[in-house]
This record gives sequence, C-alpha cells and structure tokens, in this order.
Amino acid sequence: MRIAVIGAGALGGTFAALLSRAGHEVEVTARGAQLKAIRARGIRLSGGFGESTALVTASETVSARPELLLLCTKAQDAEAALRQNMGVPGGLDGVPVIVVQNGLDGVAMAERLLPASDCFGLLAIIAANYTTPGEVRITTAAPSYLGRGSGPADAATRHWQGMLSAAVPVIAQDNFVGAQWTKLIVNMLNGLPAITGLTVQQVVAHRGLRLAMTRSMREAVMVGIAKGVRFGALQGLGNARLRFFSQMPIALGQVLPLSMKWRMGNVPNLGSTQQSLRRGQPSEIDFLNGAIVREGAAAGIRTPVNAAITALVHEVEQSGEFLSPERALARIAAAA
Ligand SMILES: NC(=O)C1=CN([C@@H]2O[C@H](COP(=O)(O)OP(=O)(O)OC[C@H]3O[C@@H](n4cnc5c(N)ncnc54)[C@H](OP(=O)(O)O)[C@@H]3O)[C@@H](O)[C@H]2O)C=CC1
Ligand SMILES: CC(C)(CO)C(=O)C(=O)O
Repeated sequence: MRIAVIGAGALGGTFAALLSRAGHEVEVTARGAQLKAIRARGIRLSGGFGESTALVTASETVSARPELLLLCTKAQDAEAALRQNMGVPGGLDGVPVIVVQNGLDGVAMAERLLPASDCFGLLAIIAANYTTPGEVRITTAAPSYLGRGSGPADAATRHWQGMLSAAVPVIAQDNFVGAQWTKLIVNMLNGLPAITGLTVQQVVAHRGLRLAMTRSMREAVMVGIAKGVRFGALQGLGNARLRFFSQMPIALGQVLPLSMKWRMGNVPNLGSTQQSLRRGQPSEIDFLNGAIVREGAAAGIRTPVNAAITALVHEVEQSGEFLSPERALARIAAAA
C-alpha cells in the first residue's frame, strides 16, 4: 500500500520504518537536517523493535496522493503540516488519515480540514527517542491504540488496526475520546523531565518531583471528572482506577506515576517534550499540561501545578537551561 507519513520525527520515523519493513511503499515528509539525513542514509531504527534501516522516499511535502496518511507532527505543527500537503495532485480529502498525536485536538482538526476523509487517532505508548537526524531509538516497545469517537471500536477502525498490526502492534480502542484523556494523564510524565533535563524514570524516582507529578496528574483527573469524561481503558488505567486515584491521599496516589515508570522499563526515556527542547525547538506543552489548565479554567477547577509546569517548560524553551530539581520544585511550590 502507498502510505505517506507527514513529520518523520521520533514516532513518524518509527512508523515509517516499520511499515516500510512490512513491505509498504512509504513516503515521508521532513525538514532541514532530518530531511537531508533521511535522503542520504534512510531512517535508522534501533532498540525495542529491532535494528533496521528504511530507505524511504523523503520530501518536504508528499509528492503523490497516498492510500493512507499518517500525520505524526507535534500538536502545534499539525494543522500547518496538513495544510502544506493538501495541494498534492488529487488532494488529500478522502484519504484515510491516522493522527499520531498526544493531546485532545488532532482528530477533530483533521476532520475539519479533510471532511471526506475517514479520520482516526492513534495513541502511542511507544517511547521513541530522536535526538540525532535520521536516527530513532525505541526505548519502550509497546502497543499503540487506534480509534475514533466515544463508542466501541467500529469496523473501519478494526480494518486499519488489522492492516497496521502486520507491521507494528496496534489495538482497536473503544471510547477513543476517553482514552485520549487517559493518555493525557500519562503525559503528565513529560513536563518535569523537560524542565529538569532528567529522564522520565529519574523524575519518577525523585521523591519531590514524583510528588509534584502526582499532583499534576490529580489536577488533570479532577478536570476530566468535572467535564464528565469517562476515561478510556489504556495500559492498565481506566475510569474506575483514575476516579479512585482522585480521592486517594496524595502520598498514596504516587503509586500512579510509579506504575507508569514500571511499565516504561529501565531504558532511559527523555519523553517527547524534552527531546524538542534538546533540539532547540518549541515544545508541545500547551497541548499537554497547558490543555489541563485551559480545560480546568472552563470547568472551574484550579490547576496551579499544571500552570507552573507549563510556564517552566516555556522558560526552559527560552533560556535553553534546565533547572535543578530543587529550583523547579521551589518554583512550583511558590506558584501552587
Ligand atoms: N516520541 C515519543 O516517544 C512519543 C510521542 N508521542 C506524540 O507523538 C506526536 C509526535 O511526536 P514525536 O514523534 O516525538 O515528534 P518529533 O518532534 O520527534 O517529530 C515530529 C516531526 O515532524 C516534523 N514536522 C513538523 N512540521 C512539519 C511540516 N510542516 N512538514 C514536515 N515535517 C514537519 C518535525 O520537523 P522539525 O524537527 O523540523 O520541526 C519533526 O521531525 C506528538 O504529539 C507526541 O506527543 C506519543 C507517544 C510517544
Ligand atoms: C508515554 C510517553 C511519556 C513516552 O515517552 C509519551 O507519550 C511521550 O514521550 O510523549
């Protein structure tokens, strides 16, 4: 099948390489040093899904209308990246689209821009690290969750799940919208590593940082509850467990980030937000902790820890300097 991947970074590079390895004809879009490296040497994949090099076609925009499109940019780039590719001969409208993205907004955006397309979201628990152009290292190999809407996984979802599963483990997800919220709770793992420069595992192992992370998760769950969200089942988490978590004393609640760390394993993972900062790029934080702040304001729920984390990530973006755990915690305590 002819598959286009817009944004061949960490996850885009991973899916492009695995789909190419499974025999599909893959074209990727990339920019700058990444485009140059992929054109010169292909995408080198290492770690959890094995070693391989995918010699894929790489361009700034897709050159031919694909049969399936994966949109794999960070949330802040997604709409512009999709628009840049809509001028391909024959257009993109009507092409099935899978939006591989954290946050809450990606699928709705694709549906708005491509009304004749079947649009799905894909939630990845894979941890993919990309800090050198052309190279992606998988530090956690895990299934990804494909779906759309709030009901049971439909026939089209199951069709694409079956097709993708020949290349990479994919599960058809019921209540996808609720699962996006559950993934957003998991993504409370991202902010503090981006502020401190530590790995996700180091942050969760650090007493003070783990407590702050647990507080950010609790705020996020409270916002979801206030909005009437039914959290989707993802990676051992679900509606009952997250609601129970929201009522636990905060000290006990720390079992939540600890269980996420346990599932991630021991291979150091920077998280996708810190990787952007290390490449000197803007982060996605406004669509992660920042989304919790916005949704919280609309639902009348205070989210001071998420607001402080969002502000600190932007500060590191500007300064290029990570904060020590002590300094980060003092700033969060002062704000909260
Ligand atoms: N990495 C991970 O382990 C995980 C990531 N995710 C989520 O998946 C999504 C993708 O993340 P990730 O793969 O880490 O992101 P990356 O930043 O690694 O990759 C995104 C790529 O898209 C490129 N891009 C952006 N705009 C355009 C454009 N207009 N045309 C062509 N290329 C473009 C970027 O290029 P440039 O570098 O030039 O900006 C970059 O190479 C995010 O929502 C993230 O939160 C979810 C789970 C795990
Ligand atoms: C689950 C996790 C933290 C994996 O790295 C992720 O979603 C991300 O980095 O954005």
